[in-house]
Amino acid sequence: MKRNPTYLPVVAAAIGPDGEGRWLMHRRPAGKAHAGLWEFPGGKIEPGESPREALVREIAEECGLRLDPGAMRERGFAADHPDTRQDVRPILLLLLHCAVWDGEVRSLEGGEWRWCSLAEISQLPKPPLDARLAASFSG
Ligand SMILES: Nc1nc2c([nH]c(=O)n2[C@H]2C[C@H](O)[C@@H](COP(=O)(O)OP(=O)(O)OP(=O)(O)O)O2)c(=O)[nH]1
Repeated sequence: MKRNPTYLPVVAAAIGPDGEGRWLMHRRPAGKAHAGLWEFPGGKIEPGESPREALVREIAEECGLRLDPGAMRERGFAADHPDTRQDVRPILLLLLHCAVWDGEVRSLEGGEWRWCSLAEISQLPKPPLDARLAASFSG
């Protein structure tokens, strides 16, 4: 069986809770993989970056928020099994909780942004790895 064991590292943020107990979710724009589905925002970790550095960069690029890397905590991961994705590179998605941020959300690279309760997050249609992370995320 042919396998590609080299995972693509991706990092995502559970940003919150805000003053109303909500968390920031991003709806992936048309034309991208998993378009229309709601994800914990983030993106690919570039060579030489730590997950925290990648998250600070991605969130600033995508919505203008400035995250405090000192207020981030690891909250788990989800990975594609290589056997199920033999044609493309499997994904390793890391989730970090970000409790401190600065600025207001603006949609800088497309997609929709929404502050959601945990109950709302559980109802949103999500990509598979985000769905698994959301199922075990309790704030
Ligand atoms: N968040 C998330 N991403 C997933 C899942 N499954 C899966 O193949 N991916 C892919 C989609 C993207 O190629 C990559 C996430 O990186 P990204 O958020 O920077 O993707 P993007 O399409 O916005 O970036 P780009 O390729 O245009 O640079 O992981 C999943 O379950 N959740």
